[in-house]
Amino acid sequence: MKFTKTNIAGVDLIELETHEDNRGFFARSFCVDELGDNGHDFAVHQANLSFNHHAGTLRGMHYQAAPVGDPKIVRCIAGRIFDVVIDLRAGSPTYCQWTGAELSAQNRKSFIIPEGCAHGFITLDDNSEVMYLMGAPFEANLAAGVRWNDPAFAIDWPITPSLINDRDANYPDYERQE
Ligand SMILES: Cc1cn([C@H]2C[C@H](O)[C@@H](COP(=O)(O)OP(=O)(O)O[C@H]3O[C@@H](C)C(=O)[C@@H](O)[C@H]3O)O2)c(=O)[nH]c1=O
Repeated sequence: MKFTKTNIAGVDLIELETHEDNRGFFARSFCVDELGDNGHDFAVHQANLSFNHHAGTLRGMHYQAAPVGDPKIVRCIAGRIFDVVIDLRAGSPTYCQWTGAELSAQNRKSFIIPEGCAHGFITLDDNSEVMYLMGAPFEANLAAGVRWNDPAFAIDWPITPSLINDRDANYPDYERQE
């Protein structure tokens, strides 16, 4: 696994290191030891699948509030998504900054996202499917979010969403905590 740091501390883009032969390839997609060597203490608690019928579907920007943050590792296993992370850790040098990357079944990249960050994506192809590993249990009463187009973050989405649910479309403007 190849780890590339992003502008946000603790958010890395992970690429496969493939062992290829005439059958195809083999690659690790998750390894506690390699994650640890790259500064990520991650234990899988849950694995989620998110299927989306149409390109232009936006889910996010979600986080789970303290005391049970929701670290995750996100991979697109069918189609393509533009995946986005916002740093919501007050006091972080990159507080309120975002990073994004195209994750696809073809490029097999994934993001590792620490607790305290909001996460979301927009699908770029029909029938895009996302698999993500969660490092903590889901706590419905701690689920929270910020709006995809909040000027506080100014995310540069590659396309305009055509499908978003009411909850995600109506998060109020974010109030900075400093
Ligand atoms: C996240 C989650 C949801 N659910 C339920 C709650 C609800 O009835 C149904 C659908 O949930 P949502 O509408 O919140 O699903 P969705 O909008 O896809 O939420 C996800 O968005 C992406 C961007 C993330 O980063 C994830 O962590 C998660 O927040 O599934 C669980 O049972 N377990 C879970 O872990």
